[in-house]
Amino acid sequence: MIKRGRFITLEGGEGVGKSTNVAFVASWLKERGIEVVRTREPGGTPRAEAIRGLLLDPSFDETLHTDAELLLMFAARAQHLAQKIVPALERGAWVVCDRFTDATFAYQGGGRGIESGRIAQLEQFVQKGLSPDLTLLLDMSPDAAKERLEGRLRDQQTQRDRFEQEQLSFFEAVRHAYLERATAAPQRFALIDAGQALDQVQASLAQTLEERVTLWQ
Ligand SMILES: Nc1ncnc2c1ncn2[C@@H]1O[C@H](COP(=O)(O)OP(=O)(O)OP(=O)(O)O)[C@@H](O)[C@H]1O
Ligand SMILES: Cc1cn([C@H]2C[C@H](O)[C@@H](COP(=O)(O)O)O2)c(=O)[nH]c1=O
Repeated sequence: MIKRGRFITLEGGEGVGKSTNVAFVASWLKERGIEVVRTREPGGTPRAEAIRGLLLDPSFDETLHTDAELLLMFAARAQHLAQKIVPALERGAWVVCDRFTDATFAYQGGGRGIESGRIAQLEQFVQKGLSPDLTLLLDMSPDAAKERLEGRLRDQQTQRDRFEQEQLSFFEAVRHAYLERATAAPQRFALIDAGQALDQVQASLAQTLEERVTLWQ
């Protein structure tokens, strides 16, 4: 693959503001004349969205095995990469993605306890060396984020999905795994305090983008 565009991901636990700020990052880039493809994981293409449906649906009475969950995440990712992310990067568009493989290390690794070496093997098999250029990690306490999430569920009158039904200890483990990954790769990650008011979060995002995008141009 000849990668001409840049690949930016937003990561973090439930309700920290990823969807809100994916929109902000995409507009910030578009205002600077950059072609942007905005997407999300699991999902982003019709088949990958169908896999998302299986992963998030809380109504099956059979437990989803953790290995099946892991493989479905990567199945959706393989489809998403082939159909959407790689073609966009090859033509020079920038991809802004709500979650990517750091979420697998955090949720399936930190949350479910799958050994990170096994996740890394799938990462290599599916991504063939492709990884984000910049990962914006929106970090805040899961307890505080829960209130935001509950507000959104109330406003949109939607039910909790299969992950949102997990206990606080699961989300503490997810947060810990994200922070470990950010510490291990400081050149790729930017840590954003997502507990701030939205205008402050977006000022931090804009400052990070200003610094990184200038370096790339
Ligand atoms: N900095 C902020 N301060 C207060 N409320 C916020 C802030 N950022 C986002 N919100 C609100 O919190 C709720 C959750 O935000 P959002 O849906 O963007 O989070 P998310 O990380 O994408 O959630 P999920 O992981 O469930 O997809 C929304 O109602 C949003 O308007
Ligand atoms: C990519 C990815 C996602 N997940 C989990 C994390 C969330 O609970 C859901 C996606 O829903 P959201 O609207 O983005 O919050 O999927 C995961 O467990 N592993 C992954 O690799």
